Amino acid sequence: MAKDPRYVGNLPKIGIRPTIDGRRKGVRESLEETTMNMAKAVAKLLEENVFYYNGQPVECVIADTCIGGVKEAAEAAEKFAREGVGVSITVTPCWCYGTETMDMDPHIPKAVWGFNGTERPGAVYLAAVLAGYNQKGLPAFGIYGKDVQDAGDTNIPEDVKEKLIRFAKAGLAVAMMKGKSYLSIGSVSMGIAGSVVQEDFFQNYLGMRNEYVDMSEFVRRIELEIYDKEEYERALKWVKENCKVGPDNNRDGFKRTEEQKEKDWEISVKMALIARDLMVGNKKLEEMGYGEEALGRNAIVAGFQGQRQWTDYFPNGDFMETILNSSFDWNGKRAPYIFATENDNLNGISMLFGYLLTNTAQIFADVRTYWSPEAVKRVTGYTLEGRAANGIIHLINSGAAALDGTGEQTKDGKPVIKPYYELTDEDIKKCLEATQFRPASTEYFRGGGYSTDFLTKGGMPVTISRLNIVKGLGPVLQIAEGYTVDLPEEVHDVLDKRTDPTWPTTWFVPNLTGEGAFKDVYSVMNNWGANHCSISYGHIGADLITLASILRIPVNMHNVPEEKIFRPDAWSMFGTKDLEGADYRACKNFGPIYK
Ligand SMILES: C[C@H](O)[C@@H](O)[C@@H](O)C(=O)CO
Ligand SMILES: [Mn+2]
Repeated sequence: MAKDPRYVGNLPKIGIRPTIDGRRKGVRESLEETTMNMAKAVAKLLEENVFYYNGQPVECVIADTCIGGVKEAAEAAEKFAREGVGVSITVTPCWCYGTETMDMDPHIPKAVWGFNGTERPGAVYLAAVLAGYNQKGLPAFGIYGKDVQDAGDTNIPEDVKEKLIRFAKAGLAVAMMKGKSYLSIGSVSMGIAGSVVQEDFFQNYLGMRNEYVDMSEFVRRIELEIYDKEEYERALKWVKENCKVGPDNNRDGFKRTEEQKEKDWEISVKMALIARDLMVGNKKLEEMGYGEEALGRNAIVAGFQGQRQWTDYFPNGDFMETILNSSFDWNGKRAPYIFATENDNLNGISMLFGYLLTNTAQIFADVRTYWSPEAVKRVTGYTLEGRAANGIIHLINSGAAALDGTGEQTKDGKPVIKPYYELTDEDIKKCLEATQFRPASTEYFRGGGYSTDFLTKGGMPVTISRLNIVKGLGPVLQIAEGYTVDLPEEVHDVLDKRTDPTWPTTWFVPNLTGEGAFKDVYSVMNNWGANHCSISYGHIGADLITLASILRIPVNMHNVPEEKIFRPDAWSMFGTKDLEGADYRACKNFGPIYK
């Protein structure tokens, strides 16, 4: 598989550390094989269940020897550094010496699995070493099975598997974003606070850097033709053949001419190529004499200001944002480029979290309207029913959502969003067929362009999330798991027309718990911290919580069942009854990883 230019260097690996009781002449020797086998079993489990962005199984590196003391701990650390390990998991079936065998690297997310047996107590080591990690301020995840296993049992129990996988995915997400950039194209859109870049957040919490390019760079590259011209011709042809143009909804006198619309397509396609090149570079540009431009900005996520200085004069960025965020384009299927509308970098990071945890495209949306059953009844005469009975939330933005958001991909007959490497030609065809590209509303977008218009299929489990920053508190994450829902066509039409029918709609219903922010649908909307959210396929709230805890970002609202919540052991030292409060206290106490 060709290496994606956005991932400079090797992909981070997972390092496995088998720790052991160092006493020779009997104890250590009797445990060597069992301990190493635990490490191998964990490597196998992860290689079968955790995948990089391109579908490759995660690579695990096992320490060369079991770790009985500090010398072997240092040798393992050296091997891990050489191999590019970004996440560590310590495993043991027995008692070992806590502080002498620990992983001391403060930047590497860490977990310990202590085998729950009683002959040689791995779980006792687990407790001892976690106390050491806590005392030293290096939060680590503790894993030990609910049920006692027999010594020598090589099976990993289901509860342990779930925790190992959840930790590995979140730890890998942390390692994947480290050292990468967020690229702002333009600056702040329409006073949206999320598009103000808070560099300390990126640097201290995510280990990322911030890059900036003025939107005038599009003009320079368009006018001087600094893009791969062969690819451009191919892309434009593909667009003409595959992207259906829908009706122009603009009033007479506000419509763009056919000639302008033709030109809008050309600019829209060029913008997509140029934005991608700005993010990750393009070798073709070097051949054309643009060596500097060929390098890109090492961006794993980007955002485009668009409104208003660009869109008041040039075609909007909707097509560029849609196609970059999708799992395919004129080159066929490929990993999505995470790209935030309105340069809302906080939503961009929410999208990045969802993407790195699932390898699937993310949908950028405004959290636009809560429709109560009463309001729907009043304006349409229809009584909401089924999952929608308690009200619905209209997720919609000005046409920049990933085409995967149509819900037209299927697995076992059900609508899903797949990682790009699982897409079929049929999936791609259906996403395109379900989408119209509508001449942009010129009231908003004076420079025209094309907005993506689709209606997400109902019945998909999804999670919406959003990162917010509060002065004095720092970043906080909010999460709502729920489902997309279908409405009768005529009901959708009435509600959609009240907003802007040229934009993509997702009707969302959160899972209610009857408490707090999840008391009812209204409260979910009412507690949303900003105008945008990222929609991820699947119920990934538990994975987001684990990820947030590694990054020391507290979660201010979620509806994830308590038994799925997995955070570092230290969190319970901040209280065990009020988990939300304990999360805030723990995050504040430890602070960001890269401070
Ligand atoms: C066209 C409008 O300005 C929209 O872009 C606006 O409602 C937003 O999306 C705000 O987030
Ligand atoms: Mn918006």
